[in-house]
Amino acid sequence: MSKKNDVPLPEVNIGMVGHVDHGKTTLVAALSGVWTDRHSEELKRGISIRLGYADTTFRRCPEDGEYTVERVCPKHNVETEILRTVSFVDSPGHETLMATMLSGAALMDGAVLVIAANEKCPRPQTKEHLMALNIIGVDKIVIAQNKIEIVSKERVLENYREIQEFIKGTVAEDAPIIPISAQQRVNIDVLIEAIEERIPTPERDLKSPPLLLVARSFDVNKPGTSPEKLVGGVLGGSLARGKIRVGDEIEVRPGIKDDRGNWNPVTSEVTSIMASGKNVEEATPGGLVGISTRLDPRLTKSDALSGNVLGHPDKLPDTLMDFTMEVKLLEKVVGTEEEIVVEKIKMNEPLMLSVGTATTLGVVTSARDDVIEVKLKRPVCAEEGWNVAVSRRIGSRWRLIGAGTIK
Ligand SMILES: Nc1nc2c(ncn2[C@@H]2O[C@H](COP(=O)(O)OP(=O)(O)OP(=O)(O)O)[C@@H](O)[C@H]2O)c(=O)[nH]1
Repeated sequence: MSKKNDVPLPEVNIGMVGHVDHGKTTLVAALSGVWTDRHSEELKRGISIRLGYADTTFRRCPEDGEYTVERVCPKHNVETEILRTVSFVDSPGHETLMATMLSGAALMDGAVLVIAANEKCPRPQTKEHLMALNIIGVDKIVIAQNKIEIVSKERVLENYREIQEFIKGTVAEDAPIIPISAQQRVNIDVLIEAIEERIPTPERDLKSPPLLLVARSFDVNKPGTSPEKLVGGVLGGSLARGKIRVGDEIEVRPGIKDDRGNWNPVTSEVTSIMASGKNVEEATPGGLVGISTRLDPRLTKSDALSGNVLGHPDKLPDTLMDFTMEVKLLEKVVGTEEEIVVEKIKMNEPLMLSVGTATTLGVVTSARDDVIEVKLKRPVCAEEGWNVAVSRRIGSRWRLIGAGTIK
């Protein structure tokens, strides 16, 4: 695995999506050497719960042009050439964790849809994750057909045809399907090649004021640290545009709720920036960064500020307590085994809305055809034109039912 000190910083965020247990985390580990989600609760339940992040540098052997993540080609014993560094956003595949997946999707420039060959395709979250990518506007997709070493060749081919059938007419229609074994590291070179071809680094807007979508927030102090030694709150996320520098004054919106129920932005200063395990002076779009601030760490602990946006004071989008959106409903609910028809959105109906990395509950205050007004329980900071993933409570779960655009 490549060492981190002399490789470029990540320039693109690649999502790892798909049904639970199909091998997303194992594939991120095969590509980066990092197990993204092995903290106690996840180990106990055996599934990913939070978003995981890991970086890796794609390289090529100068002798045979083979793609690799190794610094030295094991076959030719020569130093490999650096192509680019990418950040993986590893999403949880369990059906109860769609809100987390959607918040991760807001950061993705492209995605690898992992589909296990030993199960019939499509499984419910294979469909729901692909639909989510479509709604959020992620259309650069590579399919990894995983676990091929535990099934017969016939089954690999049959499953391959199931995948081809499934992606017809979807946003992944032209996506390459790469048979792999994440666990045995089979065909990883071909997968990297497909990612390199399929998921280019997008053009970045570096001139506009910065807008960082906050996906995690932390109190990094050990319990019992004395007040004078406390380190300020840390916010993790990815820049959608612009640059953030150490020393910048920043604002975080919507911020926090006061005793009277009003939401107030919080302001602070950037004290340091971590990207790819390194301290940097400046963060740019592409890759996940950790922004250390002078904020009271109690405000940032346990992801309390995830779903906020961070930028320069007075240069962020408005905080919205309600908004109007144009909604396109799906025909059927895709995230369940049994696909039921999606009924029209009704007045007073509660909806779960995913906007950027934020998840909020909205109550419908007006429903005219495809134009829906919602009043939010918790405000979001967003702009006209942003995509909204709309979910409805069906049985005991929130299910994706449509795509909205803020008007
Ligand atoms: N045989 C085989 N098992 C695999 C392969 N890839 C992953 N697995 C196994 O499949 C199980 C699930 O793998 P994970 O990587 O945790 O799956 P995941 O998609 O990240 O799961 P969630 O994040 O919880 O949705 C683990 O027991 C892995 O060891 C593979 O290529 N072959």
